[in-house]
Amino acid sequence: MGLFDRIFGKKKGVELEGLDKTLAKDEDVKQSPTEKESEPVQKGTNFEEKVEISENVNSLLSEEIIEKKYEKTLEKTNKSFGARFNAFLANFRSVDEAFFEDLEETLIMSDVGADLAMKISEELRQEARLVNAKNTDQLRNLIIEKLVDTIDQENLVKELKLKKVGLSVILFVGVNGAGKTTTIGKLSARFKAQGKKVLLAAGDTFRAGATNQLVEWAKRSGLETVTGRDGGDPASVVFDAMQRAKNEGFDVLLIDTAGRLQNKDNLMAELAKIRKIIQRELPEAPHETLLVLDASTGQNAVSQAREFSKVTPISGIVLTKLDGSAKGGIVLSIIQSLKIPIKLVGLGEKIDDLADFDEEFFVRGLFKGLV
Ligand SMILES: Nc1nc2c(ncn2[C@@H]2O[C@H](COP(=O)(O)OP(=O)(O)OP(=O)(O)O)[C@@H](O)[C@H]2O)c(=O)[nH]1
Repeated sequence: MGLFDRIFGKKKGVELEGLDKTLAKDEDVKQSPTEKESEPVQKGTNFEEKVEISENVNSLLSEEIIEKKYEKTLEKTNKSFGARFNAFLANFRSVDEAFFEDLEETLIMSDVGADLAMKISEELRQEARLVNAKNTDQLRNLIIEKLVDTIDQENLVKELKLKKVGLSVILFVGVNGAGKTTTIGKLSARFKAQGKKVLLAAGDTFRAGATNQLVEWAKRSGLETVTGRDGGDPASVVFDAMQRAKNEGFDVLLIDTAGRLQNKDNLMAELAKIRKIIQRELPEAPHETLLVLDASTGQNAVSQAREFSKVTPISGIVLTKLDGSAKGGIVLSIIQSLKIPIKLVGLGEKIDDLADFDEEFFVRGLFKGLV
């Protein structure tokens, strides 16, 4: 069963419960768990069977607030995609070649990527022939169903693979400014709230100020950071951090790195050295290598992912800055073209603005008013 059917049931084209839920007031969305006195809600997943993982708290926030955050975050994408899609459909009465060409263009403009746009319009061309579709209304829902189904990550492990007992190591990679440090700050706060003993490593010794920024985030959650000097060898910071994490019984070590993609050879050598040190200290680590991508860069994020995959193995993607961007369509492109799961999404700059990637919330936010 495709994602569309799993979310909306078999009744295609019917206005579905929950889609027109009014957004909570901004203040509600912004309230912290302590203000709301709400407990983090645990999602009903069966991932324990798939991966070795400790109990998962989706976020510092309740599920209801996260759903609202998704909706708010995707407002811009929803508006621009909806307007473009409706304008496209209004342009055509009959289903002809121009219809399919325009569909492809509309999808490309919506950041879903050229390959996927071509694939969808080609499949639709064939299906339209099969059902002998004459007017565009007959195809409207089929297009949306196809788009929704591409967001399916069912065959990918999208939960973080953390050990139930013993040290888990998470390595963060990504270009400068993508949001690595911020994501580490947010995720470490979540782990702390789960009762884990968390250590950070400031492996970005390249950018002056990067270490301080990480230390500041750590302080906010009462956590410690292993640091080196600016311009020093990041591998030695990682070695110190691994030693300390092992000797002092930490549960999770999160390692920040520099993101010099423009100097690929250096980056490759640096990341290889960091991995070697991590593995020498703990052979099965890193348990996750998360690539942080800035959603607002659109298709550029996909190229970055391709480049980074050549430099180091990637186990998951963190897609930041979905809020405020109209380029949410990039999610479809990432899932389809990279086959790397999106594990986390950044929904703002605050400490609790990080959530597990939830396909259903994403779909409901992106296609609000269109299904
Ligand atoms: N709106 C929004 N801003 C974000 C998000 N994640 C990060 N940012 C902002 O993006 C900017 C860059 O984030 P950093 O965490 O410093 O990025 P970085 O990848 O660590 O960059 P370097 O340290 O230069 O390698 C900061 O101003 C963050 O506040 C997000 O999900 N939403």
